[in-house]
Amino acid sequence: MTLAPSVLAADFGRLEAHAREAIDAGADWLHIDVMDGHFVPNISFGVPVMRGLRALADETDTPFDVHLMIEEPDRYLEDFAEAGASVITVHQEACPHLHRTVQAIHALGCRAGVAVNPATPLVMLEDVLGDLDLVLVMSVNPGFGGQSFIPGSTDKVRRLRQMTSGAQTAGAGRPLIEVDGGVSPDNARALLDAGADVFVAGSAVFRGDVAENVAAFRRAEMRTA
Ligand SMILES: O=C(CO)[C@@H](O)[C@H](O)COP(=O)(O)O
Ligand SMILES: [Fe+2]
Repeated sequence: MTLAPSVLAADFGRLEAHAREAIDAGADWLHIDVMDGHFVPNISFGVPVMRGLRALADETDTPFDVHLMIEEPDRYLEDFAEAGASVITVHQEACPHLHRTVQAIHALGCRAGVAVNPATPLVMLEDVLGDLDLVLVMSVNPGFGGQSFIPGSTDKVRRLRQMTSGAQTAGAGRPLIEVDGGVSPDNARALLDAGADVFVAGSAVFRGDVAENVAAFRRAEMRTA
């Protein structure tokens, strides 16, 4: 299980220290939720905040996992790549020329991800799957942290895993499957069994004791099905 805490749920008044707690506790990636107030109803933050976390990411060798919930993401790909993104994920619903966008992400030297909203069927990704490094299954409607997990998402992950088992990507044998929204130690085991690889968690990591929260995910991982 790759655990990617979403810093959207961190205390912005002590963002670096709070993110460091998660990394020190064993988190693998830092998930960066960028919201523009158009594609989603909320505005979060952009490149400058990511730059503020760059020294921490470099020092701890922690990849930035950038989730762009913005319209016309192509306009900003270069900025996020320069700010240190390892993975850049765009939304299928925001990209009329998705294949071109994926190519642009790769040309910048980043891994390319595509996210699908809860109402978007997986078939929308069928023709680009072979070009993707990661598929993000949204398990809430994007725009806010702290929402409840939509139960059908586990089955969506399972169906995606079946779809991708034969797919090839440039580096690995298949794209990673990431799940995002309402993810917690309570649903992590079922998501693992369904085939998820990367677990984004905001509230479940940053609310309360961060080290204990990360440990709870690791315990869920160890549980047998
Ligand atoms: O992309 C999003 C929301 O749009 C997520 O990454 C949330 O930030 C996850 O927060 P929790 O649901 O885990 O609190
Ligand atoms: Fe996200």
